[in-house]
Amino acid sequence: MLLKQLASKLITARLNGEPNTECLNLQTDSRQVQPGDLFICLPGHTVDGHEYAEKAVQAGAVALVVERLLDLPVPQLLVRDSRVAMAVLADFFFDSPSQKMNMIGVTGTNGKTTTTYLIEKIMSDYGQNTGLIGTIQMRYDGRTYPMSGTTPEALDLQRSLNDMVQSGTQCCVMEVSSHALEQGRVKGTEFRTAVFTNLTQDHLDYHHSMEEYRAAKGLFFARLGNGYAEEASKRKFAVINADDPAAAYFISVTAAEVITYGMGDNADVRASQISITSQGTAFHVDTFAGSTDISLRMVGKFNVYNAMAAIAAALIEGIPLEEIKRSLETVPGVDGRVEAVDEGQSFAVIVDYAHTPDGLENVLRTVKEFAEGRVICVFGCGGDRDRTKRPLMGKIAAKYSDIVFVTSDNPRTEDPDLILKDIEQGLIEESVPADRYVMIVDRRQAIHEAIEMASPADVVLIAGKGHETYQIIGTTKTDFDDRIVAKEAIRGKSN
Ligand SMILES: CC(=O)N[C@H]1[C@@H](OP(=O)(O)OP(=O)(O)OC[C@H]2O[C@@H](n3ccc(=O)[nH]c3=O)[C@H](O)[C@@H]2O)O[C@H](CO)[C@@H](O)[C@@H]1O[C@H](C)C(=O)N[C@@H](C)C(=O)N[C@H](CCC(=O)O)C(=O)O
Ligand SMILES: Nc1ncnc2c1ncn2[C@@H]1O[C@H](COP(=O)(O)OP(=O)(O)OP(=O)(O)O)[C@@H](O)[C@H]1O
Ligand SMILES: N[C@H](CCC[C@H](N)C(=O)O)C(=O)O
Ligand SMILES: [Mg+2]
Repeated sequence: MLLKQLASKLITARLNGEPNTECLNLQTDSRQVQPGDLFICLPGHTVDGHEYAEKAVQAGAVALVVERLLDLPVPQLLVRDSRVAMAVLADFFFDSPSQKMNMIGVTGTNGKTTTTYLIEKIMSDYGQNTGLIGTIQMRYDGRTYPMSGTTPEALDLQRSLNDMVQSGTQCCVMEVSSHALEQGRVKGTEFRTAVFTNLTQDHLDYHHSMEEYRAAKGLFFARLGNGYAEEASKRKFAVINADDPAAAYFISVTAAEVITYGMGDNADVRASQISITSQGTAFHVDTFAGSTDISLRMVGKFNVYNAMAAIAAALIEGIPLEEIKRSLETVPGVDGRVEAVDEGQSFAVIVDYAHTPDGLENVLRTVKEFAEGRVICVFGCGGDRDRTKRPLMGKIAAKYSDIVFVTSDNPRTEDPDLILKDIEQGLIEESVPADRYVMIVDRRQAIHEAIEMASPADVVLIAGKGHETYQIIGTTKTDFDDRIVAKEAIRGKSN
């Protein structure tokens, strides 16, 4: 594609240099540049991409997108905001792939991965070639790709969406994180449906306050578009959890048609008669398209919310409620979400991805509901992330568990001992006696000791890492899987 064609997408951009420069591809990382690439200089959080432009040119970049002109011998497209430019140019370069698929996005503090899995299952059972993008993986057309985060950068996203289109994908369901919204990673992506799960504390290191965090999520609904467009395929839908205090805000900022779900009488999709066992969760659901009873193989009241969100998104697609029910009832669960580790032992071991105060409270409440013995909780908090959630999670663990093992969960570049101490603050505030909690920096040792002390009918909950297969200490990532370590510990248990 010619540089002038790309430039034409940005009315205020100034093109310095040869307009007919042929750009073979777009790139934001100098280390990945191939001859013929257009290199986009992003001012990052740690380094400034403009500093790497020279390296990019040496590697064969034929033109640059910049926020300030550089003294380099290649054409440059001067823009106000290169992140925004990247999103716009990537959408254009890859021929607006999101407009060729039915895009369903899910945002919220907790439940995004779970909800996207449920929607993917319903859509594909109904015969739609469906792609999925989120925390655990990206998958479509029978292929899976690992993910380094939840929502890809705009350039990677548009490239992947284009590949989905090329391989015949009709529907794409993806997680949209608040970081992604704040950084414009989904700018240029046209969604048909935006789903909101819930808003509780997380990421205050990045968003500073709950208001800012809510505003970041609000961008998704504000940018969604017209819910009442003449052409049916252009109509936009906002699926909102009516039981969440932030619901009114999201409803107020969107021009899309709103469909609510919740336990209250006024929700468009309403669940009632909920019964939870250690094997699953049953509920009755009333919707604008009929009523039915559903038995999930997934445990926890919060999964009723995730299921309702998926039901609403699927009803928008015109999928009959009975088909939705059939799909939901066959979902075995999501990798690392309330996942039982079963080596035939006399006590339960559950691995879960709860890494926020609300997530931990939800999963502990659920566990407590069916635990016949004690609840033993092993958890930690990520380093270089929201510090203020640590004592809150300590309090919650103390409140709902009989024994707490405080340990490491990706300490990253922070001192692991200090992270544990931040968590301990919450246990101290909750006046937990010293014999009811143990602080062990080494996660493997913590899991081994928790399982060693388990008696028949106890439940050991190992929270925070779920599907993760690594532990990040400093900047080194080493193999670590809670499920494998738990199995090891069960097999080696002395009693
Ligand atoms: C805070 C944040 O979101 N940071 C993201 C951001 O990094 P950054 O701004 O620090 O980038 P940088 O390292 O300063 O680099 C700036 C530019 O210089 C370029 N560069 C850099 C070095 C070099 O040699 N050559 C070069 O060209 C880089 O390619 C980049 O274009 O851009 C990077 C490249 O796309 C991302 O990998 C990185 O995510 C980091 C790793 C991250 O941890 N992000 C988390 C917080 C995140 O986004 N999480 C959410 C999930 C949250 C949830 O689940 O709720 C997510 O959606 O993943
Ligand atoms: N609807 C919900 N409400 C509250 N907690 C939930 C909900 N769904 C799941 N959880 C809890 O949160 C954890 C994470 O769930 P899930 O991975 O689906 O969320 P996510 O929003 O994708 O998280 P992330 O932001 O890390 O990608 C689960 O392991 C469970 O403990
Ligand atoms: N998406 C979340 C994942 C947290 C998982 C936990 N294991 C950690 O590393 O803190 C985040 O980036 O905050
Ligand atoms: Mg997720």
